[in-house]
Amino acid sequence: MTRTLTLRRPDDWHLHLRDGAMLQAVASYSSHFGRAIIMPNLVPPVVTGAQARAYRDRITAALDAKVTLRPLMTLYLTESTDPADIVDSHAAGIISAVKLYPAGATTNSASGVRDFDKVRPALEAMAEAGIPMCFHGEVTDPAIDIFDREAVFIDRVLDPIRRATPGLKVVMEHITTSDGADYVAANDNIGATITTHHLVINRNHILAGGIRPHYYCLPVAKRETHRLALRRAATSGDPRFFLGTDSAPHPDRAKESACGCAGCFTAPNTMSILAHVFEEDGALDRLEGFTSLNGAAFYGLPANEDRIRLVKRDVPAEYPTHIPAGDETVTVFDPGFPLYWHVEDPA
Ligand SMILES: NC(=O)N[C@@H](CC(=O)O)C(=O)O
Ligand SMILES: [Zn+2]
Ligand SMILES: [Zn+2]
Repeated sequence: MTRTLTLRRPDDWHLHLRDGAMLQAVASYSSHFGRAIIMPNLVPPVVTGAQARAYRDRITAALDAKVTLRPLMTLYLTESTDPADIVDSHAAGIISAVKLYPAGATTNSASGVRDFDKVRPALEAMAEAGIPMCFHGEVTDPAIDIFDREAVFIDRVLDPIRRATPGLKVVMEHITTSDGADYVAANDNIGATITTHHLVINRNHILAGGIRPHYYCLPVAKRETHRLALRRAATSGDPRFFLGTDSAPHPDRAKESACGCAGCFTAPNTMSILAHVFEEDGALDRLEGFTSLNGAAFYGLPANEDRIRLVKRDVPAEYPTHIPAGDETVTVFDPGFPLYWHVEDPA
């Protein structure tokens, strides 16, 4: 039996498009999305408004003329970021948000923040101007177990910052724990992105029966109770939770390594996976809120006017297992189940 679901065109509120050959290779895989918040963790990072504008132009040039994806740019916050550049770039429409990486927390985060007091003026300027602050929410203290780093970040960093800067509009990126979901649900002026892969995998997928580098990302997937809490949050209808795929392509060579890097490439099959997940939880009627309404409302933007259609067929949708990127290949996230929901775009 075919089933059809028509949705406002979704947006991706957390996306890594990279640069150069990788950008060329991956950009069009996000073509179902109307807008995407583009992460600034290039090497070197996107730290100034001028760099964000130049990066936006490279993205636009990499997209096929038929693709309507609008890149919404971010700045990578450093301890020497000029608050005036943030405010001016936002006022000029160049950036939509700022990203805070604790130094060393994740891929390409070496220029991130070590001393949070040093970025207080930037946070205050952002609160004043209503510019969202997106957090990679993990502490980097080597004494803290990697599975606890998100929960400890909330207590040690995020909550103190929010108390000290009450007007600051905060996005907790890629939450992976019930602690994250509970914190967001209990507060105002805060939202959270949830990735596709964290709704599907728990830490066993990475570690049981052999180490699977393509399921390794940061924050690392946690135990099953946390995955279920994320499923509840995503399907709850609470407008504070919205899709940020965190689709993060890396060359297979860099992932299948003695020291493999973090990131799952979910752009190609995200919508098919999400339809499966929401259907499994009896929440297909809430999929549109999660993918197409809640994030836009949080960012103060209208929902996309046009629509895509999801059609459930008897035969699975086919996605590549790998895509070429320059001289490299990139592995597409394997959810571990067949994807009967096909994306029809335009609707
Ligand atoms: N999520 C990841 O595991 N990796 C991201 C960085 C990030 O979002 O933390 C990347 O840039 O590869
Ligand atoms: Zn991150
Ligand atoms: Zn990311």
